[in-house]
Amino acid sequence: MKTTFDLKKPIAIGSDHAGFEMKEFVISFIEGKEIAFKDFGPSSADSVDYPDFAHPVAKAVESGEYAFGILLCGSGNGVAITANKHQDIRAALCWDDEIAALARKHNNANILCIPARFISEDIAEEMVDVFINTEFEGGRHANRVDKINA
Ligand SMILES: O=C(CO)[C@H](O)[C@H](O)[C@H](O)COP(=O)(O)O
Repeated sequence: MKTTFDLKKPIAIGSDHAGFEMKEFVISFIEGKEIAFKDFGPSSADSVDYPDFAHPVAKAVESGEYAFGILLCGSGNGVAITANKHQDIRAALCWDDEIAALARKHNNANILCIPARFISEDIAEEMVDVFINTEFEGGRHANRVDKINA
């Protein structure tokens, strides 16, 4: 099992309308770090259905062509529930940097789900940074992660 993200691959990012503005903010943060990404949409804040964006991001991450994923909706739950339907996806709903770090250290999460209507841009930026830079600890946590798909 990989313990770090391969940032030679792009990040897959998507949202619904409720997450659109924060998606644009997160993209500008990622661009500033010169990390490659693909925006799976939407391209405006018009009302959409989050599964139409969460499934493509989850499939992209599952394919191995992307380093990891970031999904945003109002509460973060819609995109997390959708992404976790995919076999090799561990999508973690996070609301602060400590939860984001634990999602990596203990759960080897490969999609960060952001509740755009409930957190500030500063927290979103911090969580993305922590998610990128925190390694999976393996050990006892690897046994548990292995059992998720058993
Ligand atoms: O799926 C969600 C709730 O679990 C997301 O937060 C959506 O963004 C939210 O439901 C969208 O709500 P809206 O009233 O259609 O803007």
